[in-house]
Amino acid sequence: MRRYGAIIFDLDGTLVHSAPDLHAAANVALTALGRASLDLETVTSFVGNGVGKLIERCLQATGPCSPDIQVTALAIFMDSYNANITTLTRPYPGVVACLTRLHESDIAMGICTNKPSGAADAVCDGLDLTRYFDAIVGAEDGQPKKPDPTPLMNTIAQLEMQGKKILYVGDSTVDHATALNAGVDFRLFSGGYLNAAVPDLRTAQVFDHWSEFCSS
Ligand SMILES: O=C(O)COP(=O)(O)O
Ligand SMILES: [Mg+2]
Repeated sequence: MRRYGAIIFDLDGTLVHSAPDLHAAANVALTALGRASLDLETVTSFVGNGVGKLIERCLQATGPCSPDIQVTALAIFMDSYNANITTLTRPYPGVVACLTRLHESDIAMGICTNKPSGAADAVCDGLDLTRYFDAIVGAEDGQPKKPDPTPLMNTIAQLEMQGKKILYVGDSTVDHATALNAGVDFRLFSGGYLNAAVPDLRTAQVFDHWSEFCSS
């Protein structure tokens, strides 16, 4: 890890298992609209492109989907999710030990997620993870979402690491494409929410447990 100026992490499905809280809030919105609930596996497969896409996919899976219904569903979802942001969400095993070790080695660390910024900050605060990071960049109005490289480039800029060697660590094809688009190295956590094969990934880039990542 010492060869990197900074390590930047995705959040949902990478550092934290947040799908149970996302699932619960999605079902609150679906129930309020008279829709059927979805199971955890289905909602988990919808995570990774931001909450707007998550709700759109939930609506498409349960009936008609119009821009008006999406706005209503997203508002109900966000109210419920913000009230339960770390009710079930926990860091993956080994994450805290790994972040502690990297922090002690003085490497710059950031988070780049498609989760709304406020929610990303609240998850990190609620799980006592904020202290490890010099930058937490989430989805913002006017900022394109991953796989556009903009949020990752913004994270690198906030870390003042432009021109340095950067590693991005994520759990999805979106994260892999983001790293490619930004021209940075990539590693995949296989225990997250990957729902499609990642093209051109070497075995050495994939890890199954955070203790493995930390000792590499
Ligand atoms: O899709 C989301 O809302 C967040 O997903 P990410 O943290 O994996 O980018
Ligand atoms: Mg993710």
